[in-house]
Amino acid sequence: MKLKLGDHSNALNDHSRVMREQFGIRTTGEQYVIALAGNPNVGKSTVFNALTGLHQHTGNWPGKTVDNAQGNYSYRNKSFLLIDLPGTYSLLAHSVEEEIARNFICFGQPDATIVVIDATSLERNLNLALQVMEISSKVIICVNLIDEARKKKLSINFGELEKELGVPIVPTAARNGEGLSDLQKAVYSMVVEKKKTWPKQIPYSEEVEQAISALLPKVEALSLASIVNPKWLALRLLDSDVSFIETISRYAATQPQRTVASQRQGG
Ligand SMILES: Nc1nc2c(ncn2[C@@H]2O[C@H](COP(=O)(O)OP(=O)(O)OP(=O)(O)O)[C@@H](O)[C@H]2O)c(=O)[nH]1
Ligand SMILES: [Mg+2]
Repeated sequence: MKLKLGDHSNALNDHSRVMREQFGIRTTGEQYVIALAGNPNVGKSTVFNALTGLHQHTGNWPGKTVDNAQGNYSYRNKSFLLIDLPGTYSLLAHSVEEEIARNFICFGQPDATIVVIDATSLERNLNLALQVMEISSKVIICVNLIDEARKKKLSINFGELEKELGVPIVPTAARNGEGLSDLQKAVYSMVVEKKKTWPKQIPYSEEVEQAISALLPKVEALSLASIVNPKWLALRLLDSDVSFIETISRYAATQPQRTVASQRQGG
């Protein structure tokens, strides 16, 4: 069976707008919503401040950002609304801050998600990146702190990493502004020029894949499946993580009824 992976966010329908508004996101006209996700203390707010000119709290310890912050920037005459999220190690984690980040990534309908990762700790950081890539194909990986990696004499083959992961990789040293125009360019290519990605998907054991296939028809019938990848929803059901399933149900319940007009447009 062929799965649609996240290409739902292309056309912003009523469902998506309602979901966004739950997070206090109101965009006017053609404004693209870009989420900044990543492990704690990797430089998300530093990227956010550099691009928006705002002053989110930064510092060298984890857990500074505790709520979503929004700020604008323009690039090539297009307007982007950047959402700075609290740090999170996993989309399956449970602190309040992590839930804020997770809920926005999963249900906030960003046009793209930048996952900021620490160049000196790639393996640990890629865990979250791969989880986000399971939900959405609109992912850009910003490998930050490359100045620190250089100091530690770490060499990273960014081209190879990009090939392996199937999404754009942008090296940055956000504190010095290095690479940030490349990051803006990558966001523009993805959301304005609709450049395609092929995010690497982690295969599960045959047993789990079979269970997913059995659940998929039921999950695909849910209205939430039009904005969240059905395979990912099936996996969460298999996890039996009751509190997360309750969260999913809450978002599902706030989905507007499909109107005749949106059905006509295929929404
Ligand atoms: N050397 C170096 N330091 C950086 C870079 N980017 C950010 N920092 C520093 O890293 C620390 C963490 O940056 P933040 O922007 O607060 O990180 P964050 O990801 O928003 O952290 P949380 O909100 O706690 O999850 C700060 O001391 C920044 O000045 C960089 O590219 N190079
Ligand atoms: Mg922060």
